[in-house]
Amino acid sequence: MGTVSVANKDINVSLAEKKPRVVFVLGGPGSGKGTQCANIVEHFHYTHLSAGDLLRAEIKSGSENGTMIQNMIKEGKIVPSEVTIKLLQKAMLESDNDKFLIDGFPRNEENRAAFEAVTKIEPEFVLFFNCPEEEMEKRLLSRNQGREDDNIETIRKRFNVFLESSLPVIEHYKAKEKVREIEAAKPIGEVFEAVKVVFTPKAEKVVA
Ligand SMILES: Nc1ncnc2c1ncn2[C@@H]1O[C@H](COP(=O)(O)OP(=O)(O)O)[C@@H](O)[C@H]1O
Ligand SMILES: Nc1ccn([C@@H]2O[C@H](COP(=O)(O)OP(=O)(O)O)[C@@H](O)[C@H]2O)c(=O)n1
Ligand SMILES: [Mg+2]
Repeated sequence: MGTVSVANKDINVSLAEKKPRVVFVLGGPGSGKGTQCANIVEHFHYTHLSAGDLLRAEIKSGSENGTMIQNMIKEGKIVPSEVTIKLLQKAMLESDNDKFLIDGFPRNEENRAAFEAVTKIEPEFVLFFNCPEEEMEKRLLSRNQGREDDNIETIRKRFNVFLESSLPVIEHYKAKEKVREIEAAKPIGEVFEAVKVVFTPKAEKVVA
């Protein structure tokens, strides 16, 4: 159960039985997805799955896909869905939790359509951190996590990929009224106040 060796079909059967509740967390590079996910985990007991973190762990593990993933990340390109979806499925199956924040996925239409087709999971909603490029650039250049893609050349490529490939995914979910948009160019605490409103059940919001 939940091991890497089980066939794909079995992974999907087990995942369907688990009926995970999923929130997609989207926004440009440096918009604060990871930072706010950490706050959400603490307050609302979700499990945080960052697609980028899972891909970076895959490189470190010495997997056969490692070199390909590393090259794609350095160029700011989006890794083929098959690879990322397998990592997300495995992480959801191995977790005891049934509530997940999927951060940085789906990043293009291929990601979105493949995840839907393979897992049959529809997100409860999509949390979208809207932030001006100028602010995101400033944050990424001072992130200091030693990431190979936090240099100005790759950052520009990531911004282009975001505009061309990721914004259409957000538009897709807007048309389904699933997007909860947050103004992200504010201090971390203020952004989290807006996030809390989204995650607090409606009945609790009317407490005087
Ligand atoms: N609201 C904010 N104001 C200022 N800096 C922020 C804010 N949110 C995050 N940061 C910082 O900006 C950088 C990018 O944040 P991160 O959460 O990693 O973004 P993302 O996952 O969307 O790329 C980090 O160094 C983080 O500490
Ligand atoms: N769904 C995804 C998510 C990330 N990635 C790759 O991983 C890189 C870093 O993603 P990330 O989510 O950690 O980056 P941030 O938005 O947090 O800065 C992306 O630029 C892509 O190269 C991907 O290929 N597919
Ligand atoms: Mg991140």
